[in-house]
Amino acid sequence: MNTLPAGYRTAVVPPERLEEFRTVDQLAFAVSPDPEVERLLPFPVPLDRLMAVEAADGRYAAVHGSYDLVMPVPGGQVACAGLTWVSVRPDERRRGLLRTMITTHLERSLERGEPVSALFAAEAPIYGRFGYGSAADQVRLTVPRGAALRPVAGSERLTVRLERVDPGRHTELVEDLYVRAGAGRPGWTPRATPVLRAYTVGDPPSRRAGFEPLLLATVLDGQDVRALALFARKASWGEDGADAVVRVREASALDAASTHRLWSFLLDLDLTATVETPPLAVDDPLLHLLVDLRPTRRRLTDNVWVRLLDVPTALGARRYAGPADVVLEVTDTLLPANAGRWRLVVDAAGDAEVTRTDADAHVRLDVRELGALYLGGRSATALGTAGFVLGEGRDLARLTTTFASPLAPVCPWMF
Ligand SMILES: CC(=O)SCCNC(=O)CCNC(=O)[C@H](O)C(C)(C)COP(=O)(O)OP(=O)(O)OC[C@H]1O[C@@H](n2cnc3c(N)ncnc32)[C@H](O)[C@@H]1OP(=O)(O)O
Repeated sequence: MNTLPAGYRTAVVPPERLEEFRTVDQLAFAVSPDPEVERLLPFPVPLDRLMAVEAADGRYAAVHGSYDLVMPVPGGQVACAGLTWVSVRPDERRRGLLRTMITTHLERSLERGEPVSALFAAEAPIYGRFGYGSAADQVRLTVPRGAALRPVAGSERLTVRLERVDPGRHTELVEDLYVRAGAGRPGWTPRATPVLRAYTVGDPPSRRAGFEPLLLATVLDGQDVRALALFARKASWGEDGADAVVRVREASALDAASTHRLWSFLLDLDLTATVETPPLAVDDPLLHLLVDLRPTRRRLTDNVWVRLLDVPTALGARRYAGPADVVLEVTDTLLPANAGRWRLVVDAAGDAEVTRTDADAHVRLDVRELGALYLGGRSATALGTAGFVLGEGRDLARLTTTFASPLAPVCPWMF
């Protein structure tokens, strides 16, 4: 759908216009150009995945791009276009530029064979209208220093090593542990390129906001790294003494004992008062380890939003919990090929076959709700009580069970 003003057009972005692309983004997000940051952290989006809207006079009025991601889904993984850098110049807002860019993004992603798109929403109300569903929540904790953890066997014999982050030595270690720590968790998407991995450990001084240079804590079983955290402290002295903040950028652990050891270390650093966690899944082990959650501040927000671009391929890319035979009637105003009735047959192993059908629908829902359910972190019954998934209670309950994931989805880094 083209909703552009007269004379505007969609255009690919040649390398020589990257600076102009970045300028639109800086204007939209109120970000200052910073040559030092740009030197340390090169532009992360593949150039052949950038698009712009050119105004009638040829300058860029709006831009977007996408990452080439592989997103873990229950029991599998799926090629995923990670929509990003969506920016419309403030003087070009609300003239339909985003709507056209989304149409372009959906079409190009499908042409590349990506059955799913995902994003982090700068503002929550924007993307539902385009069929993106809020598929996961995240929680950030602010934990008082010294908060007690329930004991976990084997934790005490593990050791902790602390050092400054050295991107040359640590980037791949951090990514490797991140991927292994998230095994079995939907949404836990690998940083697909060296540049994205550089962002994980990147630490430009101008972005530190008073915090010390980034530190790496590794939890070791002998020489074997079992857990790690990237974090920094901001020293501060209040009326009652030292009250530094510990800000944890990333925490990955391979098992319960190393999780316990890692957080025991982070929660008891001298001269600190509070510890801020990175975005955690709503069932993260730290929430179970803390003896008393009440003094911990918890901030729950939406995490990743998912859009099914090719419904049968996307539904066939994941596994399901238990056998099912259910007919879904889907609406999709932007991608009509998804609309209509689909029969989802799940065998005893959890593998699905998805075919067109004329049979009566058990459940009726928009592609937005299907995207919300896709990672296994939402309940069809709950969405039904809110009026967004329609069907008999027993059919919604069956769909809820079939789509459920044992671990709550989350993507702990923002793309
Ligand atoms: C995945 C990411 O990259 S998220 C980053 C998004 N970017 C930003 O937040 C940067 C600052 N903001 C902007 O660049 C722009 O205002 C955008 C991208 C949010 C919106 O672009 P626009 O060109 O103004 O959107 P457009 O005119 O196509 O609007 C499409 C619809 O979305 C609605 N809409 C757009 N922005 C918002 C918003 N922030 N909140 C609620 N609704 C919105 C419009 O009202 C319109 O609604 P309609 O379908 O009922 O008519």
